[in-house]
Amino acid sequence: MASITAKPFRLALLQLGSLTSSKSQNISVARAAVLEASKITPKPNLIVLPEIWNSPYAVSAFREYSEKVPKVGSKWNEVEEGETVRAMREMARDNGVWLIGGSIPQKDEQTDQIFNTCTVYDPDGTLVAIHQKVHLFDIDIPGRQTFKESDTLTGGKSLTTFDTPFGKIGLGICYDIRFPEMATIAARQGCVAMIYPAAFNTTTGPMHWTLLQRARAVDNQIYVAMCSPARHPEASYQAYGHSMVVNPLGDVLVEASHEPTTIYADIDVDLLNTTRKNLPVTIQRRFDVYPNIAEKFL
Ligand SMILES: O=C(O)CCC(=O)C(=O)O
Repeated sequence: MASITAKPFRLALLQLGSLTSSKSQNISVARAAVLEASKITPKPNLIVLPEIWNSPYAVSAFREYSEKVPKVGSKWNEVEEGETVRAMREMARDNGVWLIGGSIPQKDEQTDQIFNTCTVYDPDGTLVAIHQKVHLFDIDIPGRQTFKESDTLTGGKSLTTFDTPFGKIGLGICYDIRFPEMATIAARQGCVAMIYPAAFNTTTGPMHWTLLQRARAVDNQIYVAMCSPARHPEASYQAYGHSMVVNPLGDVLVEASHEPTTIYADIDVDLLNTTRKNLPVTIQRRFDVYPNIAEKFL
């Protein structure tokens, strides 16, 4: 998989602030930020929203805020869908951009299960990819950070990539970044970048936010980006902020503080391919020595 065919593109990560318990207010905040980012020159090709931006980040809220998400391929006005999905279609179409819609709580009408779901739209507003968070954030660091997504959520069962005119992109959501297999598989499938809508916290953010992105980037010689909400003093869950883009050498290209902001990065495919040429780990893997990692450890 040494070199990758892709074109240079511009990425924008929207570190949304002023998120409240009002879904419609949160949609207005996102709409305004996408519009603003789309006016920048050069215009971003791909805009990213953070994890769970239309609802409070609380297991007790996910069911109430959950929405129906239609199938991949569904187009404008063809299907019944939730107000956030409809709004994201409009944001992509009205601004002529690809949109990774962060994540929202999704209700599966048939099973009544709730997922933490990322949806992606092309510039026509067509829903082109759905990623349901695979690894649920269940941790307990006594006195610091306790969270149990599995109280309300069900984990997704598949990995997600999608094609754009500027290259293939892999998706994960937040805690998914701690499981390196996902990024490695995406890289081996030809992805130029792994993008994770995320909402780390003020305990694990300082410990691992940057390290994990640099690790996934260096191991796989791809771009890695995480898009967080801004910190919100009144929220029950304090997001870390620090939205970031890392290049295939492991350099942090751009990093936000914890305030509301938008950051931009130019994705340079030549740099990715030069990195792989100079440090040819992608063609030096010894699958004869470690043929099937999953089998070894199960
Ligand atoms: O992995 C971490 O430290 C944070 C993960 C997280 O906040 C999440 O998955 O929502």
